[in-house]
Amino acid sequence: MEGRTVSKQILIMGGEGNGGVIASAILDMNKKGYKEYELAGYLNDYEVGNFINGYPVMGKLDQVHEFGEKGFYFMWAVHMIGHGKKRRDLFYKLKVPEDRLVKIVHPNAFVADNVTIEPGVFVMANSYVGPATILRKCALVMANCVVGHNDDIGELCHLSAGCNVSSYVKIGYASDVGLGAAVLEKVRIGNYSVVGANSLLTKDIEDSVIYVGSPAKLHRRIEE
Ligand SMILES: CC(=O)SCCNC(=O)CCNC(=O)[C@H](O)C(C)(C)COP(=O)(O)OP(=O)(O)OC[C@H]1O[C@@H](n2cnc3c(N)ncnc32)[C@H](O)[C@@H]1OP(=O)(O)O
Repeated sequence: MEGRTVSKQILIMGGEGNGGVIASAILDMNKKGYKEYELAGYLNDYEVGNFINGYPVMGKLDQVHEFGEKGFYFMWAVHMIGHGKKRRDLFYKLKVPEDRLVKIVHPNAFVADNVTIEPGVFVMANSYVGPATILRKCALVMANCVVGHNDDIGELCHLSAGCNVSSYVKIGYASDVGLGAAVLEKVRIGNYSVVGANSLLTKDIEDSVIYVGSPAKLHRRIEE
């Protein structure tokens, strides 16, 4: 075995949206010579036996332990915008084994040396993550995002493509920042909240709210 790299076999928990993006990053990394991970397929409650982008759906989400015992590793990709509470409740109900969650940072992303990256984090190509920032468990940073320095991005958060999060920002868990949105420095975002696409968030917002516009105003409260 000496000298031979054995890739970790990855099952993506989710579907073709965010799951497909994570899958595409793994495949691209393989092409670029990064062999640490290999895409094995998906776990998805609605597509068992089918294929997503050519990869098999090998089981349902609640089979995560069974597949963990078989040696698979996982990435979490269930991130429906505005359903943060459901997303987090499901994650904890399934008791996703944290020691089987991997971290995927595309090699074309810039992530400062002292960024804390927890298990399950995904950072897509062309994103920037500044010094001393924390990306908590299963946070997704999609393509072309800027995440400033000294930020605290909560577990299961989803930063959509092209958003800009300034510095000293704190985001609770399972919140979403929409496509191209911007968040000014030192702003705090609660849990399960959403900053709408292309919005400019200038002030703190509480839990379970959607803010849109520039400057962003309360659009509605989320009832889940
Ligand atoms: C590659 C990727 O990562 S893709 C995934 C990223 N996806 C996104 O970023 C999408 C984020 N989602 C949004 O911005 C949504 O519009 C939300 C969540 C803010 C609001 O959704 P809903 O509550 O369903 O709003 P709905 O679509 O019914 O619109 C209601 C009103 O708000 C307005 N509105 C909706 N979103 C926004 C927005 N981002 N900015 C300004 N106004 C908005 C609509 O134009 C509409 O106005 P009207 O009543 O005058 O016609």
